[in-house]
Amino acid sequence: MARAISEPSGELLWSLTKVNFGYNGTPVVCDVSLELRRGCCYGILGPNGSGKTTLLDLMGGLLMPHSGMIEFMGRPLHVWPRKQLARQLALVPQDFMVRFGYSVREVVEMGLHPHLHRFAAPSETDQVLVDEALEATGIAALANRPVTRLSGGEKQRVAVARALAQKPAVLLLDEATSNLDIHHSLEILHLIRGRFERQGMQVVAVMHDLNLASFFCDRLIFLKQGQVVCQGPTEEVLTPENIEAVYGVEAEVRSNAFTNSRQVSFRLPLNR
Ligand SMILES: Nc1ncnc2c1ncn2[C@@H]1O[C@H](COP(=O)(O)OP(=O)(O)OP(=O)(O)O)[C@@H](O)[C@H]1O
Repeated sequence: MARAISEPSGELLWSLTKVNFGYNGTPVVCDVSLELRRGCCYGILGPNGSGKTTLLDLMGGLLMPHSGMIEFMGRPLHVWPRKQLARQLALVPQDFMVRFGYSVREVVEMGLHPHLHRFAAPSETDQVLVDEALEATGIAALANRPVTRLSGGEKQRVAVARALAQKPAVLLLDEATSNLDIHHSLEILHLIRGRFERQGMQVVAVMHDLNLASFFCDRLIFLKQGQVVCQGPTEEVLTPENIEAVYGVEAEVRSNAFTNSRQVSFRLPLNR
């Protein structure tokens, strides 16, 4: 996969300054300061419970920091009108839940809402966009099926299709391929990376799989216990030392024979 610029010099998308957040008095995101710029696919990685989803939800405006400041595209996030923000940002959540029996097509059409006037029906152009999103994510054949009766992996592709139909300037992915087999994972990541490279859609992805992250992301941000442990270009940050410090596993890093991206092997430390 082609690498974009590894040193970010593009326009500032997010600026986080000393951001703190917690649930019920327990700190979860601690003093996080970050800058994310246009021109790089970002990966947020770290152990379970390290605060990745919480950080992504803060960046998406779903949660408000208890202290600190988040600016998105030069404006404090909390002053963005919801609909305007939804025209810029789409989120593929970790748990995609639709309780009612909407069809797959209806759910993907929901991605159009931020762009439609109140009570307006989708235009023909909108319908083409929905068709394209269904096709691109490989779920066109499921279009009329109730979304409640899909497998976990199929639902995850519906969530990606809905986000793409939203035509976002920035896509936030929260473990968006966690239920997908390797073939579908690669297809979805190629699709999204293609939108990034060809259409300039910016991407921030929470990921668990270091090897997929290595192949997909230009820059990585490692979190541990709510704090940024290290961040930088993927090739520089994905080292055995950092992986051990973050996850407590022994790692060996080589080069992937096909993609030339970093390839990590792991084991539990022998002296446990
Ligand atoms: N709504 C909530 N109420 C209370 N605690 C929460 C809530 N959501 C998350 N937490 C706690 O906050 C911490 C961070 O959760 P978060 O989901 O951000 O972590 P994560 O890094 O995304 O984890 P994972 O890799 O397991 O998805 C965890 O200890 C979790 O139990």
